[in-house]
Amino acid sequence: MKTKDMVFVALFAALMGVLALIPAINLGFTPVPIVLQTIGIMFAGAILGSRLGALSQIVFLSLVAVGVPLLANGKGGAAVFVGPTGGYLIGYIVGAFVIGFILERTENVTFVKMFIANLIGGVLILYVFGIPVLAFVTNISIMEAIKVNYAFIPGDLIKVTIATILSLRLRKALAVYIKPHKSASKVA
Ligand SMILES: O=C(O)CCCC[C@@H]1SC[C@@H]2NC(=O)N[C@@H]21
Repeated sequence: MKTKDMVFVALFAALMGVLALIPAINLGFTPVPIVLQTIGIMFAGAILGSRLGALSQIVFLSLVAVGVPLLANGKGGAAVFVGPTGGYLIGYIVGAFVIGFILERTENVTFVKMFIANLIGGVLILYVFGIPVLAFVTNISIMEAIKVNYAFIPGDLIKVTIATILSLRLRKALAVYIKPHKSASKVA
């Protein structure tokens, strides 16, 4: 791997830690908080692409696993991966990968295309991984866990919108340094 790629992977892993500084919103009726960090997954996938985007999340979660308190509310340690939010955390890796994967195969990345990629990787994938684990760990049904997730939808849609606007701009600004996409030079 090129040094430049390693620097970007480290930067986006660090960005996740910075986003953790913004306090999570605890909802009371579920142990899963509203966090800003999922926006970092979208940036990673949209800007670094599938491989490096996923790698940035692996680096970030490895630090969490060894105990660095890089999750929102200062959480860290291997136990978080077998807790109620463990599925979402694994989803961070897959989500970043999927966003990059979609965009690498997308010509002329417009707002709508980027929004859809972020929605799939930065929201749907997280729910797909998060809901079953939440249901299992907290001993509720899948239907109940799905209902819990309704609470995240408004915030997640706002995050997708912000990530989409900023990612389109950042892809243009960083195109000189990092070109993970065939279409990077044709960003709308
Ligand atoms: O910090 C953690 O332990 C992980 C939190 C996972 C929160 C999930 S991600 C999808 C959904 N959107 C949110 O804002 N919160 C949940």
